[in-house]
Amino acid sequence: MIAQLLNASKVYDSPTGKMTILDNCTLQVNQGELLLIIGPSGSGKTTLLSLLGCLINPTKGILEIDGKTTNTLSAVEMAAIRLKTIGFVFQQFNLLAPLTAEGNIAFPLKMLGLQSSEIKKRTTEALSKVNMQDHRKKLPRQLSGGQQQRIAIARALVTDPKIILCDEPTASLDKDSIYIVMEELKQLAKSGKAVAVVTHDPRLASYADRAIEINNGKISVVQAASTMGH
Ligand SMILES: Nc1ncnc2c1ncn2[C@@H]1O[C@H](COP(=O)(O)OP(=O)(O)OP(=O)(O)O)[C@@H](O)[C@H]1O
Repeated sequence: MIAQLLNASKVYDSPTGKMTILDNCTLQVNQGELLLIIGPSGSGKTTLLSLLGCLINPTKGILEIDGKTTNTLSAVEMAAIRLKTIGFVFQQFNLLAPLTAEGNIAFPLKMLGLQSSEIKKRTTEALSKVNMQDHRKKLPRQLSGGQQQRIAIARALVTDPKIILCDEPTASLDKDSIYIVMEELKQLAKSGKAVAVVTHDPRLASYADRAIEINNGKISVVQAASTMGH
């Protein structure tokens, strides 16, 4: 287990009073597993991902990432955990427009202050993991949506994070690209990463090891590991 919520709640203030988005939830996230998170719009999927991504803390209960309880950490300490332990993939890819594909992948390594020879080596490895070596010199606008998402996945994995969190990673993609991107995420899980994917798309269940649903603040297991397709 690499991350867990223990009896955790998330409450937001709204103009109409307090809104409990997650209500006393317990969840374990495991390495080597692709976890699908589904639920209706506004149910709290992104909130759950933000907790697992160490972007926010629970209002009540415990969040543990890589053996550390995050509740009392400072913003700087939270940021350090994110940089070291977590990779993020978003619906809109969020690539930096002026940078080439390889420049985007190298970016987090530069933030970590690695030497340029190490950056080059890791960037090349990440490009080949997502089969995008031939496109490394292109700018994001010269790539298709599926190709941009593969670069975003390479950027997420280049720091060798233990957890990869994906918020609707296939929502902007066509059918063929959905297949390629999900196969890549599945391979990452097989290689030992914990991969969590938030989605509206029930077809993605076939790629998952486990699926949970958020509804009315509660997490329920929709399909357990043993009953799902691999
Ligand atoms: N920082 C915040 N402050 C106040 N309310 C928030 C905040 N973040 C999210 N919410 C509210 O919490 C609820 C859950 O939002 P969240 O984005 O987690 O849901 P979601 O399941 O990801 O939705 P969608 O599928 O539409 O993206 C929504 O009603 C949202 O308006």
